Amino acid sequence: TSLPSPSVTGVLAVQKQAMANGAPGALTRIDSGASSYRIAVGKADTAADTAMDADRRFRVGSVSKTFTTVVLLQLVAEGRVDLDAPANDYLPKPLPDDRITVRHLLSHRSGLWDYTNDMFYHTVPGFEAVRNKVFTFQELIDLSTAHQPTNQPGAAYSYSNTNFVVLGQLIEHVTGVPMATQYEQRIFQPLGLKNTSYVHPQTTITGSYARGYVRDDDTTLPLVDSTEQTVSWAQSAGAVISNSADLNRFFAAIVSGKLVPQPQLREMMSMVPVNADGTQSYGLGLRGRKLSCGVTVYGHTGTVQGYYTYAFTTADGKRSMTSMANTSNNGTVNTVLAGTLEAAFCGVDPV
Ligand SMILES: CC1(C)S[C@@H]2[C@H](NC(=O)CCCC[C@H](NC(=O)C[NH3+])C(=O)[O-])C(=O)N2[C@H]1C(=O)[O-]
Repeated sequence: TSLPSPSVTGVLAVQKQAMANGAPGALTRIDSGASSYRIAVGKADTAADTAMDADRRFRVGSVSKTFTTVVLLQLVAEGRVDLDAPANDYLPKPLPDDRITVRHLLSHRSGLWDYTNDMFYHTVPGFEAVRNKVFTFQELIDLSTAHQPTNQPGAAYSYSNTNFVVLGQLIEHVTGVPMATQYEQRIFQPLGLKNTSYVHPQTTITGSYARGYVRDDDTTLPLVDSTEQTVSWAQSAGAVISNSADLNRFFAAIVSGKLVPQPQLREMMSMVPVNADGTQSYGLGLRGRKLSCGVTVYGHTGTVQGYYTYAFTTADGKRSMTSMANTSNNGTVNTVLAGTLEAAFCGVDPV
């Protein structure tokens, strides 16, 4: 089925509305067949008064979870991990419940408490307390298992960063190879993602990048520049740096079978509804969103201090879109930015 042409005016209107609600800037890149559209507004660096452009790198937050999923599913295809085995078969220290399987972790059905609920209860103090900290995977897992589970394994969908921290530990324990090397050798190099990196625990972003600005819980206070941080509180759940062109190529490659063999891709794209009207779903490290024009797109969202991201592609990978606004702790901006999906894939001006 052919899609309507993307609405560039719609993207622009959404990005301007994001700025009107507090984002210093925003960018969107749409790749559709041989056509590429790059739309940017506002500032990449407010102190230096530098204009945003759509090629700049940024922290992708939980879009990192899909990178971790690709590595894991390649290990499944290689026969080194069984999706339905207990995660404890592959971990250096057992989780409290042997019934938690690898699949439960990938689909946010393990019940493991999300330690960021406590860590970032107060947004800026919580961030400043961990901005330069380096955690081990185990330290983060221990923060989680100090709490009761949210549900019995498999009984419910309950999004938790802990799941993808456990998966990072699992991958390193099974292979003896660090996540940074796994991402580089299994994804970044094969796809030629020249603007994508995993530099944890380094705090700086190299090359051309957008600075990120987290909003204080007291919204009358100035934005806080949150660009430099280790993201060690997230690692395999959120520490990848990329840009819009690379994310578009990454998600198109996934659904086109270039990164994960068909049997595992089918598992990854087996979506379970996660909201009341079924317009949002989750598979394995992958979100599905059904749009107003009936198209379902596949990808992931990201929220990390200073950056909101949407990165999605069509089931056939023929059209991909990544949008980013360089602020966070601002639910209105996050909701407004989702309008880029409607503009990019349904050709509507949602404003
Ligand atoms: C499920 C989400 C939204 S949260 C999860 C992950 N991001 C985090 O866990 C960071 C949470 C703190 C971010 C911080 N907020 C606060 O501190 C609030 N007190 C801010 O906005 O800068 C990510 O990314 N995922 C998003 C996803 O997958 O879309």
